[in-house]
Amino acid sequence: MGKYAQLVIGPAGCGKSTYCEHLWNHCQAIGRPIHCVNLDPAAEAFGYPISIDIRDLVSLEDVMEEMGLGPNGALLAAMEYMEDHLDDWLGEELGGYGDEDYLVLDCPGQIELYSHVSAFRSLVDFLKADGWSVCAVYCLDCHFITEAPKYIAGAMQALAAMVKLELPHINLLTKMDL
Ligand SMILES: Nc1nc2c(ncn2[C@@H]2O[C@H](COP(=O)(O)OP(=O)(O)OP(=O)(O)O)[C@@H](O)[C@H]2O)c(=O)[nH]1
Repeated sequence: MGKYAQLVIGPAGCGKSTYCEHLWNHCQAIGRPIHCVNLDPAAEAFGYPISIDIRDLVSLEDVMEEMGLGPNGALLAAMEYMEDHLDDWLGEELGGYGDEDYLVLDCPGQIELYSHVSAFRSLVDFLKADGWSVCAVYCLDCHFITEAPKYIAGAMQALAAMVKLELPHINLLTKMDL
């Protein structure tokens, strides 16, 4: 089989966690082992069980307090902290996982993380070196296809992530029911 992982990325509120929840329910229904990883230190509640949680490593509140930063600066600092602890935190957390395990990584909604900050590229390189086959699922709210300028903006942000992460990449339009 092998070890497979999806990196679920995209702008804030586009439906990443909802997608992860549906995927988790689907895998439960078909009896496939699935493990959800929360990589958002500001996340609060989830509709699925979390196997690995970045909040055990770093919390947004602590970073804001200790470094005197606002929420966005603190999120970027927290991601840099994660980048510095991939080996000793994620490496250790992933120690028990192996063949037939499927990871779904639910990521924060700050799109600069996927276009010009190095943390997620380092994360991807770390997972690949650890034997995981990784793909990116870029969630984009379907309001991005309602007008040409928005469509170009959405396509460009997805393309920036594709170029930065260099992963097999799937763009997923969410909220199609709306
Ligand atoms: N109607 C509808 N609402 C959706 C769909 N997907 C997500 N939502 C709603 O959109 C809101 C944001 O969804 P989340 O899954 O929390 O989005 P997210 O990308 O994880 O958000 P952040 O982690 O804050 O970036 C929630 O209120 C969801 O219920 C969908 O397919 N249809």
